Amino acid sequence: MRVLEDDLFPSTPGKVKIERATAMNRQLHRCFASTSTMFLWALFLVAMTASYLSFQSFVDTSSKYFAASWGGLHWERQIRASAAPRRPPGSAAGAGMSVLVTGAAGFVGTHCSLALRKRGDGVVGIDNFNSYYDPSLKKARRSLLASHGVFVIEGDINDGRLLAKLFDVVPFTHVLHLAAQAGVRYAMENPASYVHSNIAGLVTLLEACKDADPQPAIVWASSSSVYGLNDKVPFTESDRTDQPASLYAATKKAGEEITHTYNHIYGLSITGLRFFTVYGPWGRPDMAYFSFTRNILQGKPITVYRGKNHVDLARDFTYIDDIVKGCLGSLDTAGKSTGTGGKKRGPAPYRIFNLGNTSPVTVPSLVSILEKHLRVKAKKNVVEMPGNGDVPFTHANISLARQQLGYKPTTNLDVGLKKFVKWYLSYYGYTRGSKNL
Ligand SMILES: O=C(O)[C@H]1O[C@H](OP(=O)(O)OP(=O)(O)OC[C@H]2O[C@@H](n3ccc(=O)[nH]c3=O)[C@H](O)[C@@H]2O)[C@H](O)[C@@H](O)[C@H]1O
Repeated sequence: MRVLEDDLFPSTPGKVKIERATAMNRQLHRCFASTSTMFLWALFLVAMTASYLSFQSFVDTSSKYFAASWGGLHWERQIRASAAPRRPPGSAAGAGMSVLVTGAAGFVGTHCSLALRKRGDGVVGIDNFNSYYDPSLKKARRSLLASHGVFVIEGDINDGRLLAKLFDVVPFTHVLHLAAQAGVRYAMENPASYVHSNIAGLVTLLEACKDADPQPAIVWASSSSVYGLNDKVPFTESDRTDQPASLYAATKKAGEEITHTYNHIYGLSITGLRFFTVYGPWGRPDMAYFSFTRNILQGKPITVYRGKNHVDLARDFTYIDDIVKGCLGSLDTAGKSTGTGGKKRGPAPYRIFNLGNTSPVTVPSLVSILEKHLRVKAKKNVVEMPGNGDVPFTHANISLARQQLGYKPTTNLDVGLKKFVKWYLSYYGYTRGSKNL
């Protein structure tokens, strides 16, 4: 109480010196006492923080170490076994290739890896299992691949150390580069993911390929979207591709330019494939045919975009098995890369092909075919196409691929969707009337 009074009511003159001195002593004492307490507390907090941080960094390092899905002797053995070609000696098709497939747990990656493995080529997959769409589907694809002896590493193509290690362990003859951020309209929501995978990831991969000895030949997925606002039909490889309508298209177009520089400077053999709206079993849930199927079965409405003046949108939908043939044909005909030690030793092939079906179908027709195979009527909301990067139609001229790769699509949309629906129903275990998809 006294202390409080002292503080609140200053001393009268005459008392001031003694009382001030006493008060000062008290204050100094209090101050010293609280400073030393604070000092001790501060010391304690610093010690706690330091030990927390070092513990945290230990946890981080060790969890990285333990969570790392690559490295070690066992891992290397798995890689070598998966990469080893298994064609019978003296086989007419030659000794077999060792192919690194990026995006191996993706839709096209899984189908191509299986096809390569089935004909006796060695395949190692890499995939980052990101959550752009349900990762459990990607994991199921990985299990399918594992059951056929294809090992898929969980890793990112932006990880240069991992790629260098892979080329250290296996002298891959080919890289089938399918890892990418896909989807035309999602580019407005998450532009950075397109730069990360389709630009930065591509460059990291090309760096690893140009440093590898021997250098592999590279076949990679470009896209029909590079034709952008081109309205000359059908789309031919030599048509202009400098008017992309979406960031996705722009990153794929950039990929074509970037791969060209690596071909020019380092002698990497490059084949870019412009895929046209690929569909089929084990497909991508973000694509229209897949999400329409899910919604139709769940009794939910679907949104059907329509172009200007009520013109229907159309796509040159291409069935996965045809695309696989185009990819394998490209790998088989890819000439060798010519560089060693990161230096070009001569000109190497640089090719671009359309892989389409060359018979566009409108989106309402796609819906009708699905209704027929699902035996359920769709609830359609027809709306004008928003300005989100979509193009009104695509139509591939495939003469070049036919001539140079022997590419010849054989599956029309009706047959292809029938196969897709069969897979969908078996995979998701749909029984009519169930809403549990
Ligand atoms: O060829 C490609 O290079 C690209 O093909 C694919 O893109 P797209 O051709 O746009 O396929 P997709 O989304 O199935 O839409 C199909 C149609 O349905 C319309 N569409 C779509 C969604 C919807 O809700 N409603 C609708 O009408 C839509 O307007 C369109 O007309 C790949 O996703 C892409 O990654 C890339 O590989």
